[in-house]
Amino acid sequence: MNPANQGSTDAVDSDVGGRVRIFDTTLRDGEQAPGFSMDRRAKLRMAQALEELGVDILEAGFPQASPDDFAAVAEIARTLKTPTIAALARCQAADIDSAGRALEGARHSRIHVFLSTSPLHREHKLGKSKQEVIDIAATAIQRAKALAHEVEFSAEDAMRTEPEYLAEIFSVAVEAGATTLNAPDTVGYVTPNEIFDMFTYLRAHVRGADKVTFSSHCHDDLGMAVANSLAAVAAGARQVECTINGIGERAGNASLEEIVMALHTRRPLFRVDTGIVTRHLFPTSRLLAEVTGQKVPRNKAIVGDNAFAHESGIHQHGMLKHRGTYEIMTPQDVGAKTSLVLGKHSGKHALRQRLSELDYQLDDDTLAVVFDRFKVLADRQRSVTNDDLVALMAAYDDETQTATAVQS
Ligand SMILES: CC(=O)SCCNC(=O)CCNC(=O)[C@H](O)C(C)(C)COP(=O)(O)OP(=O)(O)OC[C@H]1O[C@@H](n2cnc3c(N)ncnc32)[C@H](O)[C@@H]1OP(=O)(O)O
Ligand SMILES: CC(C)C(=O)C(=O)O
Repeated sequence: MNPANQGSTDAVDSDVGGRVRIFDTTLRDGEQAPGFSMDRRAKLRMAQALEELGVDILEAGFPQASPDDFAAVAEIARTLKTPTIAALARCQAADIDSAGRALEGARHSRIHVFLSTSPLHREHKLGKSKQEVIDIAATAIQRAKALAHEVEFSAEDAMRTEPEYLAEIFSVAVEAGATTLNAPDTVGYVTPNEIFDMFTYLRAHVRGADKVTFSSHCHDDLGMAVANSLAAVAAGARQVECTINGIGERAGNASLEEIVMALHTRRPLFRVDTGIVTRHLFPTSRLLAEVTGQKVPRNKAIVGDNAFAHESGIHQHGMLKHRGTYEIMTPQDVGAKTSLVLGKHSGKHALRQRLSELDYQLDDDTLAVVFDRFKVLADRQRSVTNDDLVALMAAYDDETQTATAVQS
């Protein structure tokens, strides 16, 4: 059943359920984006935070890319205890051997080999026939199997690949020893309906499908990476590849925090769990911003400064009565805080509440006068702080006392 046709509280599919594994690729695909490179020390700090966050698989890097990336993967592999540590490799012996060496110290290791399967990539990038691509993948998977606890195979540009051919190469990958089959939307091209159909097709046609985990890896070129990942889950994918703050090639990867909180907040719809400790989402997002020097946009879902901030009077009034009026999850769930920001869109209810927190109890007439002055101030500046309010009240008190003194 296609999720696009669902009522909001219906279950997605009768055979869904269980646990979705979160494969974090912040330190590999995430850092491939211009401006997001991380050195070995930054990667280790992030890896430790991702372990606390509870990711199941942590892709630490691409060891063949550079000596520092090799060292980062090796150090993360030696240091971390809980997640499976993955390293990326092309279907080339040198890449696979280098990934195997970097992962030697890991408690649980995974070599992630990838090869393009779409007609465009086969012809223009690799210059290989369909059968040659299948043979190269099988040889690479067999080599990787001897060097790590498990092997994942990714069919690069899977979503623009002929479904029958994709099912065939995945079937050969299973025979060669891959236990995770990743069908990436490498260029962020598909829609939720299409990816749902592709995963449904693959689960029905790959030989040995019941023995392996299907994985999604979506890019955000058309802004659909999270929606597409969720559609893949609805179609039975049980691993989702994603990154903190949605960083990654071009417009980015699917955002980890958005996928996790969508599955969590809409659990009756998806009926799956993750192992993510959600209250670590906000601090992990901020750590990434710190180590990369790239700020999180204010309006970013889940972790942006505005994700739980309310400035509009009508919303603030609702929030003061019942937070569910304008928040679908609690900020505490993700390790953030609600803030009622005072600005030109705020109303008397929020102003009275803030003044009372600052120990000013005003009758309605006084509040009306102070409110008019507050609006004039708010028109001049973006937001009105507690210090601004204290100054405004002091000026108001001075004026009223002077007026009283003059009268007497
Ligand atoms: C969809 C993705 O995100 S894939 C991951 C992309 N990430 C990166 O590329 C980051 C790290 N990359 C690097 O540091 C470098 O590209 C390296 C070290 C891996 C390779 O560098 P170079 O050897 O100079 O090759 P270069 O990057 O210029 O070209 C890619 C080569 O890999 C080949 N190739 C590409 N993908 C694959 C693959 N999955 N399996 C085997 N070969 C591949 C290309 O055909 C090309 O081969 P050629 O040199 O024989 O023409
Ligand atoms: C290597 C693969 C998984 C990838 O990053 C992509 O296809 O986007």
